[in-house]
Amino acid sequence: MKYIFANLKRFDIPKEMDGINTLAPVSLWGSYLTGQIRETMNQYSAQAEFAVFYPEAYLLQAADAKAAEDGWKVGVQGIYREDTEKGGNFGAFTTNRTAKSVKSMGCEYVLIGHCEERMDKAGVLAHAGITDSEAVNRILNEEVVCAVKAGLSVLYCVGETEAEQNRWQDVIGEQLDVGLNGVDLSGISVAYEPLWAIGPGKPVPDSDYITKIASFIKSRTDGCPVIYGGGLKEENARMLAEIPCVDGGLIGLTKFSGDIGFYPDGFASIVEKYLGEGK
Ligand SMILES: O=C(CO)COP(=O)(O)O
Repeated sequence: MKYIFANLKRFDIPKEMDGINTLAPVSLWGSYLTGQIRETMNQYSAQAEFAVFYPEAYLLQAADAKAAEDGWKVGVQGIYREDTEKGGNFGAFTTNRTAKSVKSMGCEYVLIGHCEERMDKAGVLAHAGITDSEAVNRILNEEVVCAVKAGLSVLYCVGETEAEQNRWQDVIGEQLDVGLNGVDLSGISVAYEPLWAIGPGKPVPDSDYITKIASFIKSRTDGCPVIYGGGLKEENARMLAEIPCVDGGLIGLTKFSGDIGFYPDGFASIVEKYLGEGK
């Protein structure tokens, strides 16, 4: 069984607001996109587990557009490190979304520790003149604990920057050891996303490089599924799918040049190639 994930980032922001959304008005974007990709996910549901990570504003639309018989899962892009508790906090979480809040909206998966989330947390610390990757990983660990407690499956992201390539074991080792400390790993998958491979115009690591890191991740996590993300596209989907210790792919953009974006037909082509139907 493979895993295919899509991270829709903030691909909803309209072009006139400097984003890349040309697909649908914001008020309909979540329903429209879901309607356009659910066929593909249902078609391949015997070969792969699918989840789509939406911005919070679209979770209800996505859950609504998902039919009862659909096997794919609605995911959210991140959660807060605390939650409501009986006799404790009843929901005083202004600005933050908790694991239980998204679970109650029909969400089943959460992406934790995406490099864009890591950069945000590191940026807050930097305001205080602090560089502390371990603190970032400790906060992410609190989020993972909340997710597991609320019954969400977790896709936990790790990866090194270009500058960290020569000490990738330390960087990814800390991300795994601290971020997943004390967590029951049965509901956890790990996404390996080298930061230098994400987005348009970036090189994608070859199969040996990914094998080296994916094997390290598996050995450090008792064999959690490892998902590759960063520049996954139609042209390299077969190569990436054939790496034995990689269990799936995480898709961001589907078109990396010209009118870049996430397009339903591009998603279908990547899935088809990845799962071996369109060799
Ligand atoms: O960050 C990613 C998915 O979370 C990868 O993005 P791209 O596929 O656009 O490189």
